[in-house]
Amino acid sequence: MEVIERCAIIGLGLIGGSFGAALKEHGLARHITGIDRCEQTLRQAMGSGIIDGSSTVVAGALAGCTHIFVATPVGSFDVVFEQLSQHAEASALVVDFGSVKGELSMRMHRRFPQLNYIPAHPIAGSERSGVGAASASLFRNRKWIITPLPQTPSVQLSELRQLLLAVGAVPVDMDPMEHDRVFAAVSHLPHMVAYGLVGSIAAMEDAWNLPLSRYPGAGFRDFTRIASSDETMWADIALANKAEILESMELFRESLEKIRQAIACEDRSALLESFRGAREYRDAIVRHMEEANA
Ligand SMILES: NC(=O)c1ccc[n+]([C@@H]2O[C@H](COP(=O)([O-])OP(=O)(O)OC[C@H]3O[C@@H](n4cnc5c(N)ncnc54)[C@H](O)[C@@H]3O)[C@@H](O)[C@H]2O)c1
Ligand SMILES: O=C(O)C(=O)C[C@]1(C(=O)O)C=C[C@@H](O)C=C1
Repeated sequence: MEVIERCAIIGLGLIGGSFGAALKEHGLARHITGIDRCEQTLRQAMGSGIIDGSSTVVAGALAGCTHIFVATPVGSFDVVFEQLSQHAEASALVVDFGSVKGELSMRMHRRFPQLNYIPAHPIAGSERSGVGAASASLFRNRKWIITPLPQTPSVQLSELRQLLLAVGAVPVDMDPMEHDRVFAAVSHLPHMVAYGLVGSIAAMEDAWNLPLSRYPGAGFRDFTRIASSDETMWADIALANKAEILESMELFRESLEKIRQAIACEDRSALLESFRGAREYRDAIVRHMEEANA
């Protein structure tokens, strides 16, 4: 993999900061310009050696950048891509790391066809946000989905795959619409359910006038970890992948209703069947994840 002489990362939070740190750790980029609207974030990223230069605005910050990585919340893409269309060099490769692709990435392409744009999505992260949570090893052994657009030159695609492999990730190609359906189910729905569950417990605490928050154990903590995730990022995802998330929520509602009915009817065998099916499915998924990480 040829070293990138000069690149820019827009959005120096958990994902942008981790990517910058990974580029540095593996010696993949000589000069990284960090662009973020938050000055404190840029100071922190400079202090940690993640970036070599910084700017709070895109204008004037992209000279000589052959690669531009966009790691801001998906709700900012229209504004950020508009700025890129005005200030990126014509040959620069633009890659976004947003959690939604599908219609969103097609809209970016339709609106800004002059950009050499490849949509991508790292399947790595955490409930923490901000550059303080960044880690050079975040992407190690993690899938990194690429959803090429029909006109994406194959030479640029293979260059991106090489780069992702070099930061330790596992690049996987996927159709953009399929991406949004898959991640609505396995990532976006769990976040909506975790937020909804915690919200409902807070409401029960009020309604029942009982100190519920004093008693949770590890089960609550494991299940709700992701309800501590950044609300801007998740509100943006919910709206950008609205149709797929609504459909997955409807199927979830039906599944929960089946369990509710079995409890109401004291149908023990229906409960056992539901719980066994879920346990076996989850165990197989976790086994598969552990094998992939071994
Ligand atoms: N957190 C995860 O688990 C995860 C995983 C995979 C992909 N993603 C995607 O990566 C992107 C970033 O997520 P994150 O967790 O790093 O978020 P974050 O909140 O940690 O960081 C976002 C950064 O973008 C900056 N920013 C916001 N709007 C901006 C704008 N218009 N111009 C310049 N800077 C701006 C913020 O100041 C912040 O520093 C999102 O699109 C998200 O969907 C997140
Ligand atoms: O580990 C977490 O906390 C995450 O939420 C990471 C997670 C996920 O759902 O797995 C969240 C959103 C991303 O787009 C990719 C990864």
